[in-house]
Amino acid sequence: MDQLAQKIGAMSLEAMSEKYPNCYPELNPFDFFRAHLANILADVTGVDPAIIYPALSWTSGLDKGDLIMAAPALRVKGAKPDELVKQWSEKFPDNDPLWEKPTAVNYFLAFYLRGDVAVKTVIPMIQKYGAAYGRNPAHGLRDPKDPSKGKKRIIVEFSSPNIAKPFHAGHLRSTIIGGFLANLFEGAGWDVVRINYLGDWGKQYGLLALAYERYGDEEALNKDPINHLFQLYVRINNEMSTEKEDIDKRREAGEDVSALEANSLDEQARRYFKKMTDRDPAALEMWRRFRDLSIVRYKETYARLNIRFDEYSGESQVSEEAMERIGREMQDKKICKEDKGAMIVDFSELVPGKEGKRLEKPIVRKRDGTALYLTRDISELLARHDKYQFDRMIYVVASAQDLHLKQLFKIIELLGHKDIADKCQHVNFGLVLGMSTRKGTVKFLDDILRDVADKMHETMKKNEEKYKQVENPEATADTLGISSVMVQDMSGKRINNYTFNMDAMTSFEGDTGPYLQYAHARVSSIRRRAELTDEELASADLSLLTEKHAVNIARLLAQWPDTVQTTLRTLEPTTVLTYLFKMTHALSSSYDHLQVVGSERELMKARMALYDAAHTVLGNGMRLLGLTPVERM
Ligand SMILES: NC(=[NH2+])NCCC[C@H](N)C(=O)O
Repeated sequence: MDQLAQKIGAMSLEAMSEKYPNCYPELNPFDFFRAHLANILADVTGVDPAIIYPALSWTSGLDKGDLIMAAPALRVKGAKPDELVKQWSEKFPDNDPLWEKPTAVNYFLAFYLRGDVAVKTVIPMIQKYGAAYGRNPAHGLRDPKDPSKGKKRIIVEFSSPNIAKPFHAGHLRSTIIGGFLANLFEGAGWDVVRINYLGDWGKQYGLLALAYERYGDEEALNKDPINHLFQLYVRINNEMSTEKEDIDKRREAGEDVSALEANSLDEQARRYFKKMTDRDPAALEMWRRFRDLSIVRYKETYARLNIRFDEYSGESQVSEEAMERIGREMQDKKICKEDKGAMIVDFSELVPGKEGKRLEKPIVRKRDGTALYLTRDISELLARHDKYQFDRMIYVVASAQDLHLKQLFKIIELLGHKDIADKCQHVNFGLVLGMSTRKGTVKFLDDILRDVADKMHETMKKNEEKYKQVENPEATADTLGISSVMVQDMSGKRINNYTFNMDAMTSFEGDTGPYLQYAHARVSSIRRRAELTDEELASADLSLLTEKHAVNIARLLAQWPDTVQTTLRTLEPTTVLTYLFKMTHALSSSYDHLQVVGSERELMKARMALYDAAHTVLGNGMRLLGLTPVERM
C-alpha cells in the first residue's frame, strides 16, 4: 500500500490515518481509496475534507459504483445540488490513478475505481494478511494510537439455557448470535469475556431433586444427564399438576385441604429449595451434581458449534447477601416499596410519562422473602462490573424478554449507576417457528443437529464419485448440517421470526449453508487441480486480470474489511452473510469466463491468485460467523 501511495503521489498512509477518523489504510483498502478520494474532492469542491470523508458511502451494488456521495451532505449553501454535482464531476481530474471521473446521477456523484486498482491492491493485501484480513485490532483499544494502554473489555452473555429444561429455539438463537458477536469483537481487538448465565436456581430445582430421590437412576444420569433430568422434570411436573387439580376439586367440594396442601409436592419443593438457599450441604450436593453433569454435556454441544465459554455463571451464583444489601439500598432510595407483603418497583412513580407505565410494576422480593429472576439479574450485573470492570456488556436474549431487560437497566440507573447501565445493551431476536414436533413434544438441540446431519449425509451419498473422495463423510455431514441450521438462523435480521424448515435449509439451491460451503469447497478444488504453490501465486502477474468478472470479484474482496466495520455497528450476522452470498454469486458467474486449469501458465497463476484470495475471504467470513469451512464435500 505504501508503495502504491508513493507511486500515485497520494499522501502517505500515516498521514491518512492522522487526518481521518477510523482510517486504517494499511488494513482496509477502502480506507485508502476513500482518503485519497476525499483529498481530491476537497480540491474540487472547496469543502473541508473532514466533512467529505464520512459522506462517502456504500452503493447498493457494483453497477452503481464503488462509492457514492450525496451533494447535500456537503452542506454547500446557496447552490442547487444537481448543478453542484455536474460542476464537480467536470472539475474532477481525468487522470487520477485510482478513480475514474465520477458520474452525476440526480444529486449524487457515483465513483468507480479504475479497472486494475482493486485487483492490484487487494490481492497482495489478502496474500499478506491471510486469516487476519478483515480484522482490525484498533476498534477495541482504549487508545487506538497507543496499544500499550490495553484493550477495552466486553462481556458477551449468551446461550444461558435452563438446566433440566429443554434447550429450546431461543437458546439456540442466543448461542449462534452470541458466538458470532464474541468472534466479531475479538477480531476487532476487544478483550472478550464469554459468559453463560445458566438457569440453575429456583423452586423448580427443589422439585427436580425430589423427583430424583423418588425415580432417579444413577446410571441414566451419568450416561445422558440432560435427557434423564428432563424426563424427571416432566414426570414430576405432571404429577404436580394432577395433585393440584385433585386438591382444587376437593376444596370446591368443601373439604378441608390444608393438610394436603402442607404436604403437597409444591410445598415440598419450596422447602427443598429453602434448604438450598440456606446452603444445606446435602441439598446442595445433589443440585451441584445435576449442574456439573449438565455443563459437561453442554460443552460437547458447544464444541460442535465452535463455541466455548470463559465462565459458566448462573442464577445460583448470585449471592443472597448481595441481594439483600441491594434490596435494602433500593428501599432506602425508595426504588421499591411494599405491596401486599412483597416488594415491588412501581415504575410509574419513578419514571415520568409513558415510559414509566410501560415498565410496569415488577416484583423484586416475594412475600416469603425469596428473590426473583429480576432480583438476581440486578445483583449479577453489579457483581460482574466489580469483577470485570467491563467497558461494555451485551445480553443476547430473545425479544420476549425486552421488558425484563429494560426494567433491569432502568433499576441500575435509578440506583445511581447510569454510567454502568449505559454500557449495557440487550441484543434481541425473534422466534423460531415450527421447531417442536407435531405431537408438541420438544426436541433437544443435539437431536436436531443429528437429524440435519443425517439429511446432509443422504444428499452427499447421491454423488458417489465425490462421496468416495471425502475423507470423513460423517464429520463433513455433521459440519454441513450445522452450517444449514446456522445460516438459516442468520439469514434475516435478528428481530424477524423465521420458520425452521429442514428442506429449505439443507437445499443447495438458494442462499443456504450447504451452498455457501459448496462455494468454498469449489475454490479449494480448483486450487488442488491447479497444483500451484503459494510462491507462484504471490509472483503472479496481476495485470493479466482485466476481465469484468475478475475485476468485480476484486472490487468485492476490497469491501470485506469495511463490511466487518459495518457489522460492528449493526451487530447483525446477516450483514456478513449478505456479503458472503454476493461473493459466492460473483464467483459462480465467473467460472465460465475465467478458466484456470487449462489456461496458459501465467494466466492460470493470475486467476488462481484471484480465486485463492476469494477462498481466504470466504473462509474468514465463515469462521467469523462460527462456521467450519470445508475443503471437500
Ligand atoms: N441475564 C439474563 N437474564 N440472561 C438471560 C437468561 C435466559 C434464561 N435462562 C431463559 O432461558 O429464559
